[in-house]
Amino acid sequence: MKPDAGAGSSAPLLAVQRVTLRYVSEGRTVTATENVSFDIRQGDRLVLLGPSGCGKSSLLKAIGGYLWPESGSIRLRGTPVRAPGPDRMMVFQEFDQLLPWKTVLGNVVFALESSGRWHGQAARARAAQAIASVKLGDFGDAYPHMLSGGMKQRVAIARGMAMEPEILLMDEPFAALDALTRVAMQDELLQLCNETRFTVVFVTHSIQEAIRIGSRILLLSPHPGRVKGEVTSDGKDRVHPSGQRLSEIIHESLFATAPGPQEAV
Ligand SMILES: Nc1ncnc2c1ncn2[C@@H]1O[C@H](COP(=O)(O)OP(=O)(O)OP(=O)(O)O)[C@@H](O)[C@H]1O
Repeated sequence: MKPDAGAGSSAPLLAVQRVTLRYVSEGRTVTATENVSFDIRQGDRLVLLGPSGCGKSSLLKAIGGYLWPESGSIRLRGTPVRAPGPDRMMVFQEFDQLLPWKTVLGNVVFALESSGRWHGQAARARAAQAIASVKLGDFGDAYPHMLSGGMKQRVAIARGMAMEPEILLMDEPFAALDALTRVAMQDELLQLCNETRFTVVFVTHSIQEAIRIGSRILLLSPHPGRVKGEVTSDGKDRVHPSGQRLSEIIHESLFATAPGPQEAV
């Protein structure tokens, strides 16, 4: 992560402007998002929150460069996103993101060497450091099938971070974990974010997870996804002066027909 990115400057790291995403297949058109706009700054933990089918994953794929907007634009440091790149690493929900024939260390080294930015001993040292940072320092020689689902997710996060992306894109990365592991992983991610100040876009449909993980929470309407509002979070489901908890404000906004909070509360 480049330390100067966005910090102290007025230009956003990522600018999503009036993005409409559509899928067309066999004569059928599905609108995933409509006119969605938001900015991301260095160090933001932006959560995309909304009901199933509102286009959260599609937005993440578009930021990743895997899906092109039908209209609108996505710019990273002012440059249009047109393809995937090592500046935007994705972590998915699935546990099978790792190469099964490579060790934990080998998986991370492979990604680093494939990027062409690190080789040999430099790649190995960097990979070992990233693996240690997700508390898997003793598992560098283990193969993916020897790890739990949570451990595999940690390797995927370590691999993503080791690549030093501008933004880490996380698509419900903890959804398939049991409740206790999920909370532990959320804590770990937050600790890593505090240590490294990396920028995250995190997709979830859990209000509680959004409040814990996000510094900003973008609220999307049901299908097709439009921005209903945005709230800020300090990690706690705090009570607002209105007497409502943040989770209640979010819930009402997501499911109300009226526009949600446009100002950060
Ligand atoms: N490859 C695809 N082809 C056609 N339609 C798709 C495709 N992927 C997604 N869609 C449709 O686009 C809409 C948004 O899907 P998307 O997966 O982005 O939503 P989501 O908010 O991430 O949902 P969930 O929380 O259930 O994962 C849905 O109506 C979905 O059916």
